[in-house]
Amino acid sequence: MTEKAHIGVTGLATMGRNLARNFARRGHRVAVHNRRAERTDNLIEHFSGEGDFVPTYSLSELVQALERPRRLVIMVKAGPPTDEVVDELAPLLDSGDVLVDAGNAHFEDTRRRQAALAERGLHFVGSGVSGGEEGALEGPSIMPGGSQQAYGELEPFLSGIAADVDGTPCVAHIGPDGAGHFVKMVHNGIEYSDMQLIGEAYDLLRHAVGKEPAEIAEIFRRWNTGRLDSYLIEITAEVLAHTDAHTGKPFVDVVLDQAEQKGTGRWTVQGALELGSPVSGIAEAVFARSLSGHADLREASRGLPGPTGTRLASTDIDGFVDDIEQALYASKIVAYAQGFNQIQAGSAEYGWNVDLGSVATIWRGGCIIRAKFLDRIRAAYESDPQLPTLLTDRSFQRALNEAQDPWRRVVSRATSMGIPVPGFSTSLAYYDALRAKRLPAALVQAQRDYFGAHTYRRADIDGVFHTEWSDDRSEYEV
Ligand SMILES: NC(=O)C1=CN([C@@H]2O[C@H](COP(=O)(O)OP(=O)(O)OC[C@H]3O[C@@H](n4cnc5c(N)ncnc54)[C@H](OP(=O)(O)O)[C@@H]3O)[C@@H](O)[C@H]2O)C=CC1
Ligand SMILES: O=C(CO)[C@H](O)[C@H](O)COP(=O)(O)O
Repeated sequence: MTEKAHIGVTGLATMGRNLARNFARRGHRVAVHNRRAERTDNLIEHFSGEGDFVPTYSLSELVQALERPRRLVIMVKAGPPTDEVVDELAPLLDSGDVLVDAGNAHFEDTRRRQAALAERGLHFVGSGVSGGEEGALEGPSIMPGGSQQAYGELEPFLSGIAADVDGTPCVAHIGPDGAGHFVKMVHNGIEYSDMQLIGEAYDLLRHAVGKEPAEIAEIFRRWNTGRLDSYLIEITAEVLAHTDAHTGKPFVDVVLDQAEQKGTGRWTVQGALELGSPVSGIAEAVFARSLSGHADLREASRGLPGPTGTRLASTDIDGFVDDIEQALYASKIVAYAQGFNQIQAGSAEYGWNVDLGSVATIWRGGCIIRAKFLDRIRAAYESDPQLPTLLTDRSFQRALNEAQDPWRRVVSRATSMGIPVPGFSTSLAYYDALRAKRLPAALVQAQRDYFGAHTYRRADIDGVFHTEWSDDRSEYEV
């Protein structure tokens, strides 16, 4: 009888193929399957030398190839394709088997699938995986949800293939049912925000300061040696330094300026709206992508008047470049603060008990938002797991204090020059709103009571009140 495989992977496109190779490189015998056989054959043809693969050509053959309890990873397109695969697999599996969906599923889908499969005695683990093509092969950040028991079955496999930072694998059990996919969704929301902020920094360096892409690449390289050290800053420098082979122009100038999205950023904002969690930086990043794609609207608006502001004086250039670094760092703190607060809100809503310090720990390596900065976030939550917001952590407070004037100068200079900085400005507005003694929300409440008798609470007396606006304006307690 042939030896059974330790783990299986179905879905051998970019991510699944590399995850399968990663498992095999760690010494596991890996059964592989793809709906279209070409991908399976391709993997075997090109990579069979890397480890012990068992090619299979149907889901039932895949299931038969696995030792029990079976561990089977699904890495196919999220949405209906995942349901199709799960529905076909479920009757083939036995009680105690562990089915992992490592795609970018919506966490509500994961909750539904987990509950349905639990009725059959199957463990369903919705797991976030981040790192793209290279990360899947060399070591991703892995965010598994599902039961603790299922995690116990998977842990030796996942910690082996995950990225490693200072001897700690970038994988941790996030919490029950959809917790893993929820945290991956917020990871992607923060990714959108981070990318938008970097884009705005680039735009200012280009159009306010007047630098060329190759020069801006050098600035990002320098920033990448400091507190902004991160994968996204690193790849930004690489992109900006790249020249288009066809035209000899900077590569960034030949790419159509319409950013696309697969949907996880939008889900983050939709989820935040449901939870009442203000993730304004992520929302602006999603809308900025959507605005960029409205070619007709942009074309129709191109001739609209703008400000008369001019470029910076040459003597102000170096100082302004430093200001942009400060604004970028401060806005990045806000983006992460908002994302972590959303995780806190989701965790409370669904009873997941997510450990925020652990999330920061596993995001330090492997994933798209990996950054030196996450070490600070980990330390912040380790020293105070109940921290209301990262903004009040002592070390971030110091950075925000230092950034005050530069951050405001950047937003004001961008505004006066007509350069859109929705990420920088919404982060600053969020920061100012949180620290404000009084907000105009008081006036909004009064307006609501005026037109709709929606009532209000007073700052000085307990209770709920209404004023007779259309009568004698007397106030009574509701
Ligand atoms: N690409 C990335 O950087 C990242 C992707 N992800 C997520 O990982 C998952 C896989 O991503 P990626 O590798 O890019 O591949 P794709 O999202 O492009 O999905 C392609 C894979 O899905 C399979 N598939 C599609 N429809 C079906 C179906 N109805 N039944 C069975 N199989 C189906 C395809 O099979 P076939 O070859 O037969 O068409 C192929 O194996 C996705 O959920 C994605 O969101 C997560 C992190 C990063
Ligand atoms: O999950 C990922 C990284 O962790 C993907 O790279 C992400 O889905 C890309 O998203 P989009 O296409 O919406 O920019």
